[in-house]
Amino acid sequence: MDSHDRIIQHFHDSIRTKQMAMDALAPAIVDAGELMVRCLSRDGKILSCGNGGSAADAQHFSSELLNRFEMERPGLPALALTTDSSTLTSIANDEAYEEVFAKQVRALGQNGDVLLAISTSGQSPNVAAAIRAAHERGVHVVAFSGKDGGPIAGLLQETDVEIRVPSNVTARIQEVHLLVIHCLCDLIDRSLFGSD
Ligand SMILES: O=C(CO)[C@@H](O)[C@H](O)[C@H](O)[C@H](O)COP(=O)(O)O
Ligand SMILES: [Zn+2]
Repeated sequence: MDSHDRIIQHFHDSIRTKQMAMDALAPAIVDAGELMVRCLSRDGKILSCGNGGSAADAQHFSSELLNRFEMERPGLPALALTTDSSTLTSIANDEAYEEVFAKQVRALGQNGDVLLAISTSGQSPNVAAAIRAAHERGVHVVAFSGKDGGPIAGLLQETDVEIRVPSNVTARIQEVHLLVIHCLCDLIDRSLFGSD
C-alpha cells in the first residue's frame, strides 16, 4: 500500500470507528454530561488525568472548561492532574509513578467532584489508582477507555460512567475520545448557559 492509500485507509478506519461509537456511546455520553452538569451546578470541580495522548486530552478538556469551548461564558472549575511537573516528578520519585494522579485526587478531590479518567487500554495503573482515590473521596468518575476496558472497567461503581470506544487501535480510540470531549463541552455549556 503506498503512502497516499495508507492515509486514506487511516481516514476510513477513523470514520468507521466514529460511526460505530456514535450509536454505542451516545447514551453514556449523555449520562456523563448530566453527571458533570450536576457537579458544576453544585460548585463542584472536574479533575482529569491520563498518560501520553490521553494526558493531552485531559488538558484539552480542562482548558475548555476553565477558558471556553465555543460560547463566551465564565470559566468553569476544572483541573488537569497532568501538568505540574514538580508535583508529578516528586510523587513519582518519592513514592511511585502509579501514585502521581491518586495523591493529587486525595489532596484536591471533594465530595461531589468528578474525575475524568482517560486510558485507551484501561490498563494504566496510575489511572486505576486515581479512580480508587476518587471513590475514597466521594468523587464520581467518568472513565474514557477502549479495547476490553481493562482492569479499570472493574473498578467503576454504579454512579460512575464508562465510555468505552469499540476499537482495539489506540489512535482510533483517542480520536473518538476527543470528539466525546467536545460533545461534553457542548452539553455542559447548553445546560448551564442556554443554547447560543
Ligand atoms: O498517544 C499515544 C498513541 O497514539 C501514546 O502516547 C499513548 O497515549 C501512550 O502509549 C499511553 O501510555 C497509553 O496509555 P493508555 O491510554 O493505555 O492508558
Ligand atoms: Zn477542543
